[in-house]
Parts: sequence; C-alpha cells; structure tokens
Amino acid sequence: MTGQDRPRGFGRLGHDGRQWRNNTPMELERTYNLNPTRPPLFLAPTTMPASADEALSPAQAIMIAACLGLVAHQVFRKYETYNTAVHAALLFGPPTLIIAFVSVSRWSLLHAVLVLYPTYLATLATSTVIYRLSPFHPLARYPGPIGCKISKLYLAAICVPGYQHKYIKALHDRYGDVVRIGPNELSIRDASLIDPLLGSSGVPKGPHYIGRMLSATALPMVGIQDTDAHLRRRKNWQRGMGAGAIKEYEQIIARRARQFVARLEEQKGTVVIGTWVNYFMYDVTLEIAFGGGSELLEAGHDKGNVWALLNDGMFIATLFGHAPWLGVYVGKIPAATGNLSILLNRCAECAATRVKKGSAEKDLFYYLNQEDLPPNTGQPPPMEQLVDDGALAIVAGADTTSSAVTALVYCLLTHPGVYDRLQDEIDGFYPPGEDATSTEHHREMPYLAAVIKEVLRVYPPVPGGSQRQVPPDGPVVLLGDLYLPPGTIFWCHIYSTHHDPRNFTNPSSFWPERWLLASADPSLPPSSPAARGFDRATLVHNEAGFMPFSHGPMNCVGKTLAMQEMRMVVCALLQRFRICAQEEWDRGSFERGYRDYFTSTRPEVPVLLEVRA
Ligand code: HEM
Repeated sequence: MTGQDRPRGFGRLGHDGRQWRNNTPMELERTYNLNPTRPPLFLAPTTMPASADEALSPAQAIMIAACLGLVAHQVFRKYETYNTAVHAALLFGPPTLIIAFVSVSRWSLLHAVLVLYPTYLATLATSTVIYRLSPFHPLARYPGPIGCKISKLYLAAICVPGYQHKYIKALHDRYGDVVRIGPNELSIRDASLIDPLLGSSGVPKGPHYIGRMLSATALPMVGIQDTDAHLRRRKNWQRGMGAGAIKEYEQIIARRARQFVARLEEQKGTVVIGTWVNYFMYDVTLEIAFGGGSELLEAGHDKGNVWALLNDGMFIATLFGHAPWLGVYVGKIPAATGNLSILLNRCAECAATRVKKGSAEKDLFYYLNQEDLPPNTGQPPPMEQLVDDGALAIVAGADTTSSAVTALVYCLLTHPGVYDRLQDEIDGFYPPGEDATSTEHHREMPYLAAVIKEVLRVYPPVPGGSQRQVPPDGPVVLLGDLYLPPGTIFWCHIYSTHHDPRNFTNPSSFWPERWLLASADPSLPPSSPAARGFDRATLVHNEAGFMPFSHGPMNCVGKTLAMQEMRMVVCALLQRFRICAQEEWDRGSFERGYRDYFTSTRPEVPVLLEVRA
C-alpha cells in the first residue's frame, strides 16, 4: 500500500521512521481516544488531525521547534514591543502550532509538550545569549561584565542592595568611559559627550519609565520617548516652574519652613533630621503641586505611611526599570507590585481630588491643567495625563530635594570648618529677627551656593541620571569614537562623572571651596588653607561634568524650584539652631546608607538641636 491509497490514520511510522504497519484495534482506540471513560488529554498521541503521511519523526519535530526558536529570536531582536499578547504568542505560539497541527509519531501529547516547548525556548534563549556575546552584536566593541552583556536582569540583581552607583563607577574605573551594562545598554562617563547626547540636538528618553510606572502607555512626562510629544507636554510644566510661578510658591515654602523650624523647636532630645526634612518636603510639594493635601509636619509622624511607600516604591521601581517588560507584566497583578502600586494609586488620588476641587490658588496643577491659558486654547489635557504628571510631581519633587538637604546636614556635621563658614554667611544676612525665609539675599551668598552644589556633586540625589535611547528606526549616532547604533539605550552616569578626577580635584572630598576657587571668588584668598594646596592653575574643575539635574531641554524642569527650596530651608534651619551630632552616631553609617534606588536614600542623621540665642 502506498502512502496515497492507505486510509488516513491507519498506519504509523515505525521505530526508524520509515516502516509502515497496520494498527491493531487497541492502538486505534488509544490513538483516537475512542474509549469515552478514559481521560482524553495526556494519553492521546498528537495525531488528531493528521494522517500518517503528515506525521513527523521526533527528530524532525525537534528540529522544527529549534528552527522556530531561531526565527523567534530574530523577530524579538527586530521588533521591540511591550504587548503581553504578542510576547505570549511569540513565546508559546510556535511549539503550540507544531503540537496542534502536526502529528509526531509515538509521542503522547504530554510527551510532545515536554519536549517541544523546552526545545523551542532553549533554542531561543541560547541563540539570544550567543548573539549577545558574539562579535556580531552591534555593541560588541564595548567592554563590560559578561553577566551584563547577557541579560539586564544581572544588573537588576546587583542593584538590590542599593550600591548600583558604586558598581557602575567601578566598571568605568576598570573598563573606561563607555561600558556595556546591558545587552543593549551602555553607561557613559565622558563630560565632553554630555551636551551632544543630552543637549538640544540630543537623544530621546529611554524606556526605563515603562517599568517604573508598570505600564507602557500611562506614562508621566519624564517617560515620554517621543521627543516632540515630550516637549509639547513640557510646555505646561515650564509655565508651572517658571519664575512667575515660583514667586507664588515662595510664600508656601516660607510658611512651611517656619512651621518646620517651629516643630523642630518642640522636639526634645535626639532628632532624626532627615525624617523631619521628609515631612517638610512632602507637605511643601503637595501644597505646591495640588494646593495642599498633606500635614506630616503637623502630625509629626509618617501619617498614611507616605514615606514608607515612597521608599519601597522606589526600590521596586528600580528593579522594573531594568526590565521594563517585567514591570508591564507584573503591573497587571497589583498584589505582586506591593507598595509601588499603592504609591502610584495614592498619587493618582491626590491628582484626581485636586481636579475635582478646582483651583483656589495658582498651584502647579493650575498650569498643568492649562487653567492659566485663555479659554478655548487647544484641548484641555486628559485626566490620565494630569494623574500621571501629578504622580511625577510628588516623586520627583519631594524625594530628591529631601535627600539633598539631609546630605547637606551630614556634610556640615562632618566638616566643622565648612559649617562655621556657612553659619557666618547666613548670620551676616539673616541675623536674629531677620526673616530667614526671604530670598532677597540669596544671590549674594556664594558660600551657600557652593555648599549646595558640592552636596549635589558628592551625593547626587539621582545618582544614575536619566536614560536615553537612540530611536530604533533612526540613524546611528556617531560622535568621534562613540558609535551608538539604532535602539541603543544609554545613561550619562551622574555619580561616575561627578567622581571623576579628570573633572574635579579630589573628587570624593566634600570641599565647597573648589567652587569659589574656580569662579575666582575674592572671598577665598589663594593661600587659604581651605584651598588644600591647590591654586587656580592646578585645580581641576570641569563644570561640564556637573549635572545633578541632568542636562539639556529634557533635564529637571524643577531645578530652579529645588534650589530655591534648599536655600530657604537651610537658611531657616541654621539661623535658628546649632546642629550637633549625637555622640553615639556612627558617621560611616551615612556613606553606607547612601544608596541608589534611582533617587538616593536618606540615611539617618541623628542630631541634637540647640536653639541659638
Ligand atoms: C535636588 C533636587 C532635584 C534633583 C537633583 C533632580 C534631578 C532630576 C533629574 C536628574 C531628572 C532627569 C532629567 C532627564 O531626564 O534628563 C529630573 C527630572 C525631573 N524633575 Fe527633578 N530633581 C530635583 C527636584 C525636582 C523638583 C523639586 C521638581 C518639582 C516638582 C522636579 C521635577 C522634575 C520633573 C517634572 C522631571 C522630568 C523632566 C522631563 O522629563 O522633562 N525635580 N530631575
């Protein structure tokens, strides 16, 4: 009998895949699951629709599964998507199709599943790893640890204890200015590349916010990858963070700074200063952004666990920032994202409440909601956009500035000479009885400016900076030796650049005088011991390598507000108190506790506050 005239399904390939023989009734019954009492699925061979002619040998089936694995790798490589349905189709579709439509001789369904899925997935994974390590990968020219080249999950695991900033700096010290920190990702530590990469003709934002926000669609401004759309959205922010708007917010900051000082005055014994700075910054930020909604200073504790949520949320967000696709998956299961989901929902609630309430005063929302524009000026922003940007205001505004002020207090306590000099400057402009929250003298206070800059340099509140991605469908970026093929993701790493001796003399030392020396400030005589043996000629001071707020048209839009808040609260604090370190305080705990979860953590700084006469 030939294959053509044999009744369908009445013969099977033999052991060697060539010999035909007739089936016995028992075999037929088993093959077609004719006995209705028998559990159907796992005992039935995979021959449902197929004839004997169409049956594959196990070797053929395995070969096809492997080939499809290779094809899937090419598809994944070419088409980046965060659509879970597409991922599922690519990951499980091909072996399912083989099993559903092609019979495999002598295999039960279970057998086929157990062999073909692993074959397909293992080929896909192996091919991906080999390619990523191969000289054919577009980023093969850049050095980096093998684990980083294989998967971004490697760096995600490294960031768990919070020392990602030090790890990346160590990679730069070892490998050079451009290091491969992910299969498709680079870290760059070269001050001369900051402007070309982040400046006005720079590269669009990267995808890490997709993981942080647990969504590829509901993104705040900071995560919008299309540069035109980003800059359009930023216009509302720019009005809300412009000089006129900040003048309005000044009253809020001043009132809250006075409340901050008054509440500290009521405290007895040891005060964990960072915790109170957190309360201050959160209250200020909510009032500026939404016209109010938080009274942590008044409560004197983390009412509603907002800071616990923020800290946990930033930790989880950092992990997903390294693997945005994972964030999108896990984001579909709120229980799995814990405090990050709760945090995002809380922020959304604040924004929604504010929208319902309408504007009583000109807060940031007034601008974000375009209430400052004449009626009928374009479409009002959709509610989701307001909610996403409201969440951004809270996370971006409170966390960063609070980190910076806490680090500043730590630096003053560990550098008494700096503390004294800053105190003198503040006392000169704000003696007792003067309003220390007035911004009138800020321009005349170079030492205050130098101290704040130096804190932001040594302990940047966003140590990694912001991610960028060369558009996958755009041209290669070529800058001297730097070659960035389409789709390349990169960071201009803030911490490494700030701590690079080619940019700053003694980069790890906290030394505000460097800013005065560099600006030829007459208040610092060249022979001053503060100059630590450096004169202007030998000082290394490259301000192009200073970028705590990032750089270019997509940098921190809240920079001016943040500087204003810091100057006001520092003057108010130092005018009223002499801050002393608590005796048992382990000073090294700050260095150990300064961790990088995208924003830096605020290690505890326990102090005693003496009210000044
Ligand atoms: C010391 C305090 C602060 C530091 C160090 C800081 C740092 C940064 C950095 C590094 C970025 C990323 C920029 C980029 O993608 O290139 C950023 C973005 C941003 N920051 Fe800040 N920030 C601070 C305070 C604030 C404050 C007070 C606000 C006010 C709400 C704010 C609002 C924003 C916003 C809205 C963005 C997104 C900008 C955009 O994508 O166009 N930041 N910030």
